[in-house]
Amino acid sequence: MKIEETALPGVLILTPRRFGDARGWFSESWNRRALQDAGLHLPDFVQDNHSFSAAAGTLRGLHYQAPPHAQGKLVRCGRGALYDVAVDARRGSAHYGRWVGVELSFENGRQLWVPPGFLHGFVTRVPDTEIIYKCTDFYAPQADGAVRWDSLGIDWGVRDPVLSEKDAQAPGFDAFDSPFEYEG
Ligand SMILES: Cc1cn([C@H]2C[C@H](O)[C@@H](COP(=O)(O)OP(=O)(O)O[C@H]3O[C@@H](C)C(=O)[C@@H](O)[C@H]3O)O2)c(=O)[nH]c1=O
Repeated sequence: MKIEETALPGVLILTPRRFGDARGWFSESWNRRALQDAGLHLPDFVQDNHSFSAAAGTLRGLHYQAPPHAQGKLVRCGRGALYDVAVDARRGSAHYGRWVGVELSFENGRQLWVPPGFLHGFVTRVPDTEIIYKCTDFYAPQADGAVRWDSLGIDWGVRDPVLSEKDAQAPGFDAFDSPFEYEG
């Protein structure tokens, strides 16, 4: 398991080992003990999500769940390729409003740890892309929120993405009343 820091403290890239042979490869996509042995103690996960996007340039985000239902997410790409983005939305954080983006693909096997208090979104790079992510809290539709994808200057690499109605109508980051506080 390779663990790398990103430009945004708290957001991490995890790359599990792949054991290749004549059939293909095998990988432990999640192993709590291996992460603990590496000094990384993530919160418990209670829900796994899996979504499929048919078209390249499908953008889902930027999403969050407000406390007490805030979610940390461990994200990976099951098929295809995507650009995954985390935004620090914790009031009082030295990095408030800053974002980091990482290419996740079936090929590179990378995973992105997006802690609670961060907005999350992604855009698909190729057709027929699957994303799979573990969440530290359950879906709570009443706490669900979105920030407009193009309000933070993120370079998504796409001009006119495929969006849900909810995401197309989301408020910009300037109008976003963040429910998250930096807790150190
Ligand atoms: C997120 C979610 C959605 N749903 C339902 C609600 C709705 O009818 C349908 C589609 O929901 P959405 O349009 O919100 O799906 P989507 O736009 O894929 O939302 C997801 O985007 C990424 C970026 C995230 O980080 C996730 O937390 C989540 O917000 O699925 C659940 O039943 N459970 C869930 O956990």
